[in-house]
Amino acid sequence: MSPADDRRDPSGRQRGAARAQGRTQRSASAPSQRRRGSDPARTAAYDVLRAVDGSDSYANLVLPPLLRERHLAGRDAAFATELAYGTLRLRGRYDAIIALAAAREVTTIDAPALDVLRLGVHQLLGMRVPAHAAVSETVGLAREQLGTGPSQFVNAVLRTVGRSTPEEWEQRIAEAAGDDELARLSVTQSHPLWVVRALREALVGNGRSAAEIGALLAADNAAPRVTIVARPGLADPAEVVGDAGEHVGTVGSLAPTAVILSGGDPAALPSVRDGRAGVQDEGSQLVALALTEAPLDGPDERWLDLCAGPGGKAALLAAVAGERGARIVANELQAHRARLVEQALRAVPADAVEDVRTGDGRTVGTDEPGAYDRVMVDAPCTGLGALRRRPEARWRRTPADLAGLSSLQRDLLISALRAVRPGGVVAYVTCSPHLVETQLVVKDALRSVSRAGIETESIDARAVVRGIAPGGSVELDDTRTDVQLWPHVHGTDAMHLTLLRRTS
Ligand SMILES: C[S@@+](CC[C@H](N)C(=O)[O-])C[C@H]1O[C@@H](n2cnc3c(N)ncnc32)[C@H](O)[C@@H]1O
Repeated sequence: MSPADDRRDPSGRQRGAARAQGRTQRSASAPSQRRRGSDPARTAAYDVLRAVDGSDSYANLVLPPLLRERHLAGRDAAFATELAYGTLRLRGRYDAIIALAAAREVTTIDAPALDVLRLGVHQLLGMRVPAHAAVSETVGLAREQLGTGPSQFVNAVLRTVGRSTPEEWEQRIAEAAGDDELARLSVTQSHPLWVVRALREALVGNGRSAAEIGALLAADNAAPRVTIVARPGLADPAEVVGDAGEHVGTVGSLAPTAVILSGGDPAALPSVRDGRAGVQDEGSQLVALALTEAPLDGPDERWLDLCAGPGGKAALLAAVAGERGARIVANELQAHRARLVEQALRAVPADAVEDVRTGDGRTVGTDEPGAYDRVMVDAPCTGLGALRRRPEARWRRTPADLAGLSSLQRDLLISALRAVRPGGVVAYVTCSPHLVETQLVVKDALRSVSRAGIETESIDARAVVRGIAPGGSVELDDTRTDVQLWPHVHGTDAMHLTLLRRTS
């Protein structure tokens, strides 16, 4: 975002902030009393970082209500959002820079001061905020939040950081990381080393070149585009484009339901407000549509979304089901997320939704064997394919999460393969490309159900996906029948899709 706009001056400081907060009378005071408070957008970003670091909160849950509460909108909200999310994504890179500039380990710096420093470094190196403003505004924030001593430390470190360009810092932190290429990428591209290794393995395991790892990591560090789904039969992509106004909308190249906006608040669109459209990554739209288009044998009437919360895919599936005279059951483990599914389905015709249930998807296969024609398993996963969208996720996840998740994923897929009737289809989907959560889970589940007499055949998901994409051309691995999307190739989250047809 550019700070040089109508509400922010070239320093990235909010114009008229003092007036908006009733502080204009200070201009009549003596110069020493005229010191302004810190910029509300920067304070909001700081509060988000503290909530994420200090109370394990999720930035995308903390920030929106905080912006509303503090009446930050438009460019101010965009500035606070970019500052908070960009700082969280690039935390690893910035910590390496801070360690060199402060000549001490970041673990020896108090957490609140470290958060202020990270915000300052992002303004200096990651946003187009002029150096003098980035330093003085951030030092002001430090003084207000932490006191004079810490603000002097922040001042000294940020002045050192501001004396070199982003490229010079990148070179220095790369050199400090040693000779190993992945260790260097881990620091310069701000991903934990185990994530870098896993993503590199996933590229290779999906027929891509290991050399793409740098581009993939860089794509994870960019803010995702705002993408809308126009739910079939409820909204038309052309209507969403028309409503987008100054936030020019373009139709997606992968999913015919997708509209990509140049910015703005999607919640302001009439079709989003009334549930005929919604915010949804284009890759998520594509994999949901792929389940609806996968060829099956026999009737096509009863669909199941096994892990439906918060309901993005369920709403798209239900909209398509409504057009075809089919109906959907949406199942979700957590009651509060099942309520979000109901909310997401509010615009879908009632006869397309058989039920929204709270329950453990692992038991559906034994409770209702062979009861469904199409089943979606959008399994809980590490989210390593959606790091752009969840700025702090890469720092929260650990390799230890994989064991529990992959056994849950396998049990959910087994349940789905029992719940689908012979001739029906199952989509196994994750927003992670990790091989342990994708290819290995599918292999394990197929081996297990085969022992119980359930056989399947692979559906060529590439052909299904290409049949859906408006231009028909999607760059995909030619050696596999499953589909792996990538942020640096497709501009989507790294969604995995396996399509299976039950044969007995
Ligand atoms: C990746 S999310 C699904 C996203 C959803 N399909 C959408 O597009 O909005 C996975 C969901 O599975 C739910 N879940 C976790 N364990 C489950 C289980 N044993 N049975 C059913 N749902 C489960 C989680 O609560 C979470 O809502």
